[in-house]
Amino acid sequence: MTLDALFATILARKTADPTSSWTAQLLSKGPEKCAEKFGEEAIEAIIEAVKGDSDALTGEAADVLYHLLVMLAACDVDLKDVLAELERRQNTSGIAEKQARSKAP
Ligand SMILES: N=c1c2ncn([C@@H]3O[C@H](COP(=O)(O)OP(=O)(O)OP(=O)(O)O)[C@@H](O)[C@H]3O)c2ncn1[C@@H]1O[C@H](COP(=O)(O)O)[C@@H](O)[C@H]1O
Repeated sequence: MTLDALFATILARKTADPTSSWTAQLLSKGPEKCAEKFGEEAIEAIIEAVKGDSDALTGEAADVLYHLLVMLAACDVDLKDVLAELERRQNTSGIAEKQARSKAP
């Protein structure tokens, strides 16, 4: 499944019955709850990364991506805009970008 397809499913859940869908249930609790869940999943992924458990990290990383998309949907941020921002950054090295920022007035 691509991120685009998963995001489309999540957007469709904004108007779905919360009793039939975990995503609809989470979205119905508002952006703050969605952000909290994203934070919890990120911490679970950090723990597996530090432990060096690749299989567990793979599962947690999937949870992080799913909950990131739910948080974006809850905040009315389009995945397309996030991907466009990544594309804009594609030819700029992180080091060069950081140096340019530290020189800015
Ligand atoms: N990718 C996911 C996905 N990843 C995780 N989850 C759910 O997220 C929930 C996380 O809740 P919890 O924090 O309680 O789970 P946990 O972290 O294991 O809990 P603890 O044991 O740590 O307390 C679980 O119910 C998972 O099933 C997901 N739910 C849905 N999707 C996708 O979203 C689609 C739509 O799902 P529904 O909206 O439920 O139809 C699905 O077809 C999937 O493609």
